Amino acid sequence: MPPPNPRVAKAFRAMKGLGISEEKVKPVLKKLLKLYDKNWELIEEENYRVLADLIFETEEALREKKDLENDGQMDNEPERPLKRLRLRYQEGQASPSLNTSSPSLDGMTLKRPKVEEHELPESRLQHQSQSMIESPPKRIESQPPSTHSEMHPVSSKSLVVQERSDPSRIGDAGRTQPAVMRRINSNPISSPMRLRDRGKEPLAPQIASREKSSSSDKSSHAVLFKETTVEHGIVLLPRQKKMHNTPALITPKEEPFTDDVSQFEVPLAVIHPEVLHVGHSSFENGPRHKQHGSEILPSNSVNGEDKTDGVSASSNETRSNCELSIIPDESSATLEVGSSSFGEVKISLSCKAAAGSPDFRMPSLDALLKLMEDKCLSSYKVLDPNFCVTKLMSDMCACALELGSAFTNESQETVIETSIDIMEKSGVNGASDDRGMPSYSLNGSVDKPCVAQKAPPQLLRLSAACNDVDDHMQLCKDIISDERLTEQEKEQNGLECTNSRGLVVIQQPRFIPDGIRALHDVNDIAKGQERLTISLANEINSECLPSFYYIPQNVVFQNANVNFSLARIGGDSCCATCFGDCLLSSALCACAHETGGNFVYTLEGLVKEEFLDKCISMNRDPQKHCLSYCKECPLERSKDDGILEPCKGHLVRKFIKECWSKCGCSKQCGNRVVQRGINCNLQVFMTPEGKGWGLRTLENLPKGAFVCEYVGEVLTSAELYERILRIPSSAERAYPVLLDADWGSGVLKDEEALCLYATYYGNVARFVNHSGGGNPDHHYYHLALFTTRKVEASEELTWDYGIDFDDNDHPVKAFRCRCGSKFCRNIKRSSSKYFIDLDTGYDLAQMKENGQ
Ligand SMILES: C[S@@+](CC[C@H](N)C(=O)[O-])C[C@H]1O[C@@H](n2cnc3c(N)ncnc32)[C@H](O)[C@@H]1O
Repeated sequence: MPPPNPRVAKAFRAMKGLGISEEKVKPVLKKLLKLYDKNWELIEEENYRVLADLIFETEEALREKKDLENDGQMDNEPERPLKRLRLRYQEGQASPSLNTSSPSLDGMTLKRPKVEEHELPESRLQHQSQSMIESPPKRIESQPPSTHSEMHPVSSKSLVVQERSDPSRIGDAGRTQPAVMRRINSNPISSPMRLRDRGKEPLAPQIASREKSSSSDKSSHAVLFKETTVEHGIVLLPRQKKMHNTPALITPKEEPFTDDVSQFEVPLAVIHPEVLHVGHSSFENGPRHKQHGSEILPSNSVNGEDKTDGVSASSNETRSNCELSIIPDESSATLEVGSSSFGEVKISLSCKAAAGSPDFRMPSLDALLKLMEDKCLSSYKVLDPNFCVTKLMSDMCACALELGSAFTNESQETVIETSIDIMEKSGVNGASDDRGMPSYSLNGSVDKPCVAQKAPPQLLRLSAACNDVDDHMQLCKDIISDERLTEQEKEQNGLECTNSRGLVVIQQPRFIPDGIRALHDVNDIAKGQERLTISLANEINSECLPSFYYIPQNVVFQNANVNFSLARIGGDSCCATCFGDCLLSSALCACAHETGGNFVYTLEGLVKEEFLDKCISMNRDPQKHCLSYCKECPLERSKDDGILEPCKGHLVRKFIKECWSKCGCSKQCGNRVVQRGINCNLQVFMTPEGKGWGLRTLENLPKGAFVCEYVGEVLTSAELYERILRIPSSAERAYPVLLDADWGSGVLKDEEALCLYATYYGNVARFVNHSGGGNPDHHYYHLALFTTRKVEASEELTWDYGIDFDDNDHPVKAFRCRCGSKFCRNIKRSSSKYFIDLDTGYDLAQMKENGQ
């Protein structure tokens, strides 16, 4: 027997959810297929609404016919040319989309005009189309979608979820589900205010003079920049590339991570711990629901009332059926959630605002989704760049299912489905994470129980910052084809929603913004995301690790313009002909040209001494080396105080270009070090000197050994300023590092002036304490820390933040340096205003020498 057509099976399943047997579905489906020339899309639209309608109508027609026969009064209704309906749809004049007054799939409100047996009840369908025109969903403004960089004030409508009380509406399959009363506060986070809006004195990241920032410390550790154009393991390129013929080389880093690293679990969305605190998030006060390591974002309460508890909330409403409605304040729309005894959940949205508008035409589903996504992405700072409406609906289904399951305590396997055909298969009790929504915070590890809880997090939307869809598609393709992904992961990547802009949603953890809950496993604070475990030790006091999300690779925050395009990188920028291990090859590949015709790494994977010494020297005495000056420094511009001070200069960095995915060489190629990730045993420990947590090595490290990449959120400097103003406490342990390698090149746009911020999202590098002391087109690259001398096991690893301890202009946070170095620049000061030097803080990683 041939396997059943999956579309047929799906249709059967959908109808089964309504209590309609296959037997009844079959003939009607056949008719519809014939009518629609096997155009399944028309049938599948709105979760098979046409099919359901027809079945009901056919049934009713049969019943009526029977009645009439019994009465001997057969009507002579004219035949209805149903093909007209299809043609109308095809012409795009109207489509049988959902609307308030039109029936739901549950069939409860289906109208059943008379039809002759064997007739397709076109009148019904016509009515349906007509009713959509007469009583259409709220018309969506036809304004062009805003760009992601725009910040819009956000709507403050509260959506109230109410249940309807007519159990009969659920149709044959109707069954009482837990009644739930919820309110969804749709207040998103307000757009961050620009400094000029605040009327406050702007704060500027401190810029240490080069003399000041140079360390006189004779420590033998240094940092090198790993300039790459990689994001999430993918090579990123700036808009114009001049990679191959400049001394400051961008290193397009290949999917830069080790075979063991689950790189695609990097979050794309970031929860920020403050916004909820100030009450801007749409998730404010929202309880979270967690199941099997997966967390579901539930709808929220309003006015402090938590009505997400299915049982208690429902009792307030004493509703007995399984439909919920979300009614915005202005009563312009309703959202209905219906479920069946089979666990199917259907969500339908009806808008009334356009009712009566003579011009209204139902938009296509694609257009609708796209506009919605654009609106959300441009209005709310709470969404990830791959946000898509279908997923949102799927999440809603998951919530409904979860609440329902909690109520019924049934652990049946359940299918939930939205009216736009999102299928979500639940695990035990409903929602599960088996579709690639792992819990970021737990990850199966034993969490440290005493993690300090900070203010509740703010949800920030990150932007993929790609220039066009093609780029992103290319990126996604690359991700999916990555051979390090398991089949399941690939499937997940592929299965994750593609939003209407064609952007593939990459597997990502789901964050719950009701408090930082990044609990840390004392045995591995990286929770398996690095090749080696990174343990935690506190032999000094009972302080807990600050809450943050461990991420092994950078994430990009909304406006940061991290352009990437694999497609744009031509053969001249990568060595497609190289093979095996480039270090062993007699012919130098293009990547080596980037570093002056030599590879930077030794066969042992260490940075060559010569290169290292140059870096150390540059960092110690930048004035002697090359500084570049912006015509208009983004840092000054960020101050937004109307006074544009001259640029204080930026160090022209030395870069390493590693081989990457466009290279023909092996992943084991010796010119791939940083991309393999942490390779030495590190430990986060409580420092005895009162510096808080620090990072130490648990093994001896030779000079030039790669320690770790500095990972955090990629922010624009403007965003960084805003955060500092918005969240003063964030400066307490601020971790901003400026990616200013090319800032000296003319006038950089705001979105191109980037920095790394590891306070909320970061890796081990965020614990590296301070001690002692390109290419103009590239404004995004990776930052890597290497040892500048031999380091003994148990030694703390430090770097020079480049703090200008003399600069008291920064009311950000003061700390008294306890590095203990006799060369400490802060040695005579009991307290200096402190801010990690954005200008130089990242170019010098001086690992502290013992005893200094
Ligand atoms: C990048 S974080 C380093 C990790 C930090 N120690 C922690 O516990 O999270 C920077 C913060 O560490 C502390 N810190 C770093 N280096 C220090 C030093 N040499 N002396 C005193 N405090 C230091 C300061 O509070 C600073 O704001």
